[in-house]
Amino acid sequence: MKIRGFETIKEYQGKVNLPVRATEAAAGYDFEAAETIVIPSIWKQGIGNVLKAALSHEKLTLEEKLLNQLKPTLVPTGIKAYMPDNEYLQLCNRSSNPMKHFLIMSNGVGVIDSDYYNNEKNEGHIMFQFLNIGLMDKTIKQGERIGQGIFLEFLKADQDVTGGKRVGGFGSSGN
Ligand SMILES: O=c1ccn([C@H]2C[C@H](O)[C@@H](COP(=O)(O)OP(=O)(O)OP(=O)(O)O)O2)c(=O)[nH]1
Ligand SMILES: [Mg+2]
Repeated sequence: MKIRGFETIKEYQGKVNLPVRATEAAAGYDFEAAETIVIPSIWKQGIGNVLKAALSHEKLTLEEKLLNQLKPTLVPTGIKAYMPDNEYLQLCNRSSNPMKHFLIMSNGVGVIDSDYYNNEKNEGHIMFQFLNIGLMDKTIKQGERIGQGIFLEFLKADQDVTGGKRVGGFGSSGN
């Protein structure tokens, strides 16, 4: 019987490992990067963008030119997760990521809702979003462990109201 677990996204069949817990008592399932990807240093990205904006001839204010220039990088995992509808999967950073690689999760923790699984937009593809606060760009290699996912239960309020069915992720339910 299926209760909660992981499956591979179609596009990544045969290319990624399902998450595993590193030790017998580990709470988190470790996720690997599905692709080799560069997380640019925010400082290099920032200074580069200030220079680009200063030198560009577009008729915009500097503020407009700089808007949306520092973006977190989405790291694909090639994994989707299914679970009962009173549970979610909490994505957390690895403790070693900031210390060794200056990588922080830009959203603090990630919340993977049960209705994200197999959604029509991206099949429920789980992504980690990172900012690199180090001075150098960081390359994450395919197969490198990037973060962990913990299954948790949540409670509902007496005044529980919902907006209906999920169609995607990352802002799909509106502003
Ligand atoms: O780090 C994350 C955070 C979220 N998600 C996916 C799963 C989650 O179910 C969906 C929506 O996340 P959330 O509700 O936190 O973001 P939102 O900005 O409110 O988007 P939406 O409007 O789609 O709910 O995006 C990830 O893959 N990684
Ligand atoms: Mg949401």
